[in-house]
Amino acid sequence: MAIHIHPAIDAGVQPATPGFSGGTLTCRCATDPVTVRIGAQVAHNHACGCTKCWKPEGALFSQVAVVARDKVEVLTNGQKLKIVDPTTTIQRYACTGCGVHMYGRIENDKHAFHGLDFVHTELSREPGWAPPTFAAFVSSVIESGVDPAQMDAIRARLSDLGLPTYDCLSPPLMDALATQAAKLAGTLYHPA
Ligand SMILES: N[C@@H](CCC(=O)N[C@@H](CSCO)C(=O)NCC(=O)O)C(=O)O
Ligand SMILES: [Zn+2]
Ligand SMILES: [Zn+2]
Repeated sequence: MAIHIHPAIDAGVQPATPGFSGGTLTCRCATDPVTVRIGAQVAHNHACGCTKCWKPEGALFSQVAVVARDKVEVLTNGQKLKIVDPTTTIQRYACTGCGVHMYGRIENDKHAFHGLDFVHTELSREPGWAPPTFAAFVSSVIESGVDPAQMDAIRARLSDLGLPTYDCLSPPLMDALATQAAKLAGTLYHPA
């Protein structure tokens, strides 16, 4: 059985273009599309298997990256955007016409990733975006109905594509979350 990770990943990923400084995301509406300008290169691009991130039709994974929120600007038809679930940490702004998520934002200023928005670079026609470098929340695809017996094959395919697999986020992102948790708890290491 063919494993469709994501249309922008299945054929292998391209390296980022040095000096690339952003592009415009466009939703899938045939008329009056929502467009969002991203004014910088993204970071921590990854394949995400969680149930919350937007995935194109037939894809097992989302492709999602972060960029500073002050580099994200809705250009057109912002009135079509609605937060999918206001109770989640990442508030995902989806187009009510086509369902595509245009950006996800964290409003909790105590969160380690506050100030970063989550975006799907495949919604842009510009080449040069930083490619995904890992796969996150891999086991979570089971929550979307994937047969648990397929997990070895899915992890093997991700490894073939050069994406290390994690059932949470990558080590640097998990370290950032833990560092913030330690700061808030007053337990952050500092040398005597
Ligand atoms: N098993 C759950 C996991 C959902 C989850 O925690 N997703 C992560 C990664 S999203 C981008 O990498 C997360 O940080 N979510 C916060 C949020 O969604 O607000 C599931 O699959 O639903
Ligand atoms: Zn749309
Ligand atoms: Zn996700």
